[in-house]
Order: sequence, then structure tokens, then C-alpha cells
Amino acid sequence: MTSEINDLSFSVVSIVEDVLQQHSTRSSDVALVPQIVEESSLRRYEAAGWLREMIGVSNGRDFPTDPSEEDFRLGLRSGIVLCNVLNKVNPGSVSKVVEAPDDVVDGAALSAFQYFENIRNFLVAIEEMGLPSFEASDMEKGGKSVRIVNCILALKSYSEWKLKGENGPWRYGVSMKNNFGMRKPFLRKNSEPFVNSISRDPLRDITSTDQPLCSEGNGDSRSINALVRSFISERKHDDIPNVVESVLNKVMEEFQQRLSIQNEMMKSCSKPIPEDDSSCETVVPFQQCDVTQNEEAEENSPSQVVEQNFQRTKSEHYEEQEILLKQQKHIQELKQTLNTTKAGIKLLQMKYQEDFFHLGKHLNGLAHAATGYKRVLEDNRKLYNLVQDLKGNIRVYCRVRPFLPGQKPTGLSTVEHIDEGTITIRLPSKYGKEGSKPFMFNKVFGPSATQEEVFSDMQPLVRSVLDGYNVCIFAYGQTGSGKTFTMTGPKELTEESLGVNYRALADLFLLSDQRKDTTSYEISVQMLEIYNEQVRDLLATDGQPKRYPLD
Ligand SMILES: Nc1ncnc2c1ncn2[C@@H]1O[C@H](COP(=O)(O)OP(=O)(O)OP(=O)(O)O)[C@@H](O)[C@H]1O
Repeated sequence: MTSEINDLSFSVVSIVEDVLQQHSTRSSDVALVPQIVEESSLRRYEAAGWLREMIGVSNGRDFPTDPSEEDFRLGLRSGIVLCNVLNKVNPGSVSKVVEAPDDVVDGAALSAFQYFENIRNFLVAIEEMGLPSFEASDMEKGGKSVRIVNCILALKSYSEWKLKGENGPWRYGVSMKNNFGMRKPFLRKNSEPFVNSISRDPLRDITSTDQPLCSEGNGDSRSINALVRSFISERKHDDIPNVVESVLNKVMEEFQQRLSIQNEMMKSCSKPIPEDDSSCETVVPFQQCDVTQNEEAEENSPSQVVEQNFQRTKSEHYEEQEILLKQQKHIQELKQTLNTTKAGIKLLQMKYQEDFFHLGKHLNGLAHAATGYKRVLEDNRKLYNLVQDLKGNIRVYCRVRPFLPGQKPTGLSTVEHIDEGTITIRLPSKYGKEGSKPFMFNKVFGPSATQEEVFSDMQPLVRSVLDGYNVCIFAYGQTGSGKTFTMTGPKELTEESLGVNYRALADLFLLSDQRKDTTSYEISVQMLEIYNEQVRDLLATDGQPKRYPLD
């Protein structure tokens, strides 16, 4: 990259060299001018002829046969001819040649970038091959074709040497003895044509170093000083102001020209850049081919880049700070939310603790109440059973069966009166003159008493059974008086006609179920028949009713 910049950068040495050449010619050897011009033209024709041979017809026309210096320069300005010829001599030297449209010959329609792209690549390849080079700026103005011609003729010589099979060491020495600055067989540096025209030893010492003779570096300053001192020592003092003026004018002219080119290139490069690879190449050459522009432009570019980088870094820093501030704000909000949630949870915990405390108190109260209730219940049972005892352990009830259908009163005895616990029977034949006698019972049920009324007086005894008391209920009476009806019910049972047994058992199961949480009851049933002083098991499943032995 450094070599590319050196090749294409602004060369003060070259300018000084050209001016001094002109003054040298003017002042010291004016008589030689026609001869030099003629020699220069012949060499240009030779170069043009060789180029025409090498490329043939290009873009619809041949390269001019005997071109003027202007035609010669314009024909090569695009760099297409030079690159193509170079690739023919040394294939692959220029990997990519930017071609002009078919109807364009002198490359004038090409952009500044395309122009420099081809010329730059050509000069780089020429440098690598060790051939005499020229400056890209030589294509921009008239009177600069000498070095271009030298370069082309050197390339021609190289081509011929290659065609001969590369026998022996190749040397470039064609018609140099009468040319400006071409007295040395092999020329590489841009300033060497002039450097070699000076015979002073100090200058030769300087040119023997590898430092490029460009506008930068101490070596360049020494080269310029040496050139100027060498020239001045050979000139009259009166010529010196003119020479200095010419040099300065030349430098200014070159500077302005480069500045305009630079502006043109910046315009073309400032267009939107597509993202394909070829376009990327257009940016790099622009930076590299920042030819002999003013130094300010070269210094501003990096500073602009640094400024841009600084601004970008600054904006990125601001963005990062903004993000950081946002994150801190979010963290603060999260912390606040966390604190609020913590406070809420604490409040809930306190509320729950308070509720649990009240619930515990309430449960304690309930437990106390339950204990009291149990005690009260127990007392109630005791009192209840005491009432049963007071009523009498043996209770006798009397039930009067109604007349059966078709049955008529016999007149022997009649129920005269039924009271709560008294039934008065009228039987005059037996009880004398008045003929009636009252009988006392715990309770007397008349003919209209229902099954439910009869059971209601026995139900408290069933409850005593579940409290641990032994209870016996039985019916007593003559045949057909209604014992079975009262204890079991009629043959066709309904809910209303159910007898004492059914109702007592239903009541037992109901109470047992109500007390299942506190008391577990086991209920079993036996059914026996006592007839003619014999007891039989009526629920026996082995066929015959079992006969119990009576001891
Ligand atoms: N309170 C009553 N209401 C209506 N009918 C009744 C009543 N009591 C008994 N009977 C009827 O009287 C008849 C005799 O009754 P039941 O068979 O119950 O007498 P019993 O005392 O059991 O006789 P036994 O000792 O011969 O077995 C039956 O037809 C019965 O339906």
C-alpha cells in the first residue's frame, strides 16, 4: 500500500525535475531543441506503432499511427490500452481491466475513478516488473508524454526479450543517449530521468538509496535540495529567480490540478455505494490513489475519520448511558415493586395471624360449648331416663279393638266410658246393680286410635335402649283381640298401618345413625315363637324351626 501511495502521490521532486529540465534546455542548450523534439516524436511514434501491433483494433479503431503528443496521451488516458498490452506481454499483470463503453475511444467518458483504477494497476505492475514508470498525473496534461513513451518502449524491449526466449540478462537501453534523463540503462524512480541527467556525485549518492523521491520524508527533502543545488551550481545567478518562479508556478499548477481531480473523485465516491464486491473495490483505490493531491486533503481524511469515529463512539457511549439509566430506572421500579409486595405479604401474614388467632379462640369456644353440650346432653339423658323410671318400669296400656266388619255387639259387656288412663266396662250380670266397673292403665287407646298414636307412647323406651337400658314390649290378650295387629300390623301393610315392631326398629336405626359420630351401635334381631310351652326360632335358616330346650 505504501508503494502504491508513493507511486501515485503528489511528487514535488517530479515537478522540480520537470521545471529544471525545461530551464536546463532553455538556458544551456537551446540549439538542441529541434533535434530533441524530433527525437521525442520518433520515440512516440515507435511506442504508438508497437502498441498498435500489440492490441490491433480496439474499440472500433486502431491506435493512431503517428500521434501527436495530445492524441498519444488521450489514447492512453483510460489505461485500457496500457493494461491490455501489459497483460499480453506479461499475462495476469493486471487482474481486472475496467473497459470503456464501445463508442468511447479516448476514455474521456470514463469516470475519474475508472481512469485511476486502470492507470494505477498498470503502474503497480510496471513497478513490480522493474520497468521505468511514470506518474498518473502525466496522463492529465500535455508535455508529459516523454516518461510515458519511455515506459512503453521499456515494456516493448522487455516483450522482445521475452519473445527471444529470455536469453541473457535483460537490459533496457534503446535510444537513450539522446533523451532527457535517459542516460542510465535502467530507470525505476519517477525522478530518475532527471536525476541521471546530472553528473554530480552527491546526487548519485542520494539516488543510490532506496528511499522514494516523493513529497514526504527527509530523504525527499534531501533529494530536492541536492537537485536544486546541483542545478544552481551550474547556472548563472540571474537565471535563479526565474527558475524558482517556474518551480513555484509549477507546484501551484500541479496542486490546483490535483485538487480539482480530488474534488471530482470525492463527488463520484460520495454516491451511495452498493454492497457488491466490485463496488467495494472502488472505495479502496480512491483512498489509495489519493495521488498528488494537496497534503491538507491527505491529512484531513484521517482526521475526519478519527472525528467520525470519535463522534460515533460518543453517540454509542451516550446510547449505552441511556440504556444504563433505563436499566437502573427499571431496577429501581422493580425494587419498589418488590418492597411493595414484601409489605403486602407482611400485611397478609399479620392479617392471617390475626384471623388464625380469632379462629383459634372461636374453636376453643366451640370446644368448650361442645364439652358443655355433651355434659348437658348426658344430663338430659339421665333426666330423661329418670323420667322413664318415674313413669314406671312396667307400663300397661289398653287398646280396644273396633268391631270387625259384620260383627255385632253381643250385649254381654260394653265399653261404657274411656278416659286418659281409665276404661269403664258395663257388665250388669257380673258387677251388680250398677253393672259397670272402671279399670286403670297407664293409658287406654280407644277403637279409633291409630298405630302411630299407640307407638308414640312406646318410643321413649326405644331411646332408653340406646342409652343402655333393657326394655321389653309385648302384647297380651285373648285370641282375635288384635295383638298381632298392634305389634306388627295387618296383612296388607302400609306406612300408616305399620305396627310397633317396625316402628321401633326404624327408630333404633334412625337414632343409631344420628349418633354415629359419637357412638357405635351393634343391632341384632331374633324372632322366637312360644307356643304350648315350646320356644321355636322363627328365623332359623336350616329348614325346620329350631326348638330351644327349656331348662
Ligand atoms: N285395632 C284394630 N282395628 C281394626 N281391626 C283390628 C284391630 N285389632 C284387630 N283387628 C282385626 O281383628 C282380627 C284379629 O286380630 P288379631 O289377629 O290381631 O288378633 P290376635 O289377638 O292376634 O289373635 P290370635 O291370638 O288368635 O293370634 C284381625 O282380622 C285384625 O285385622
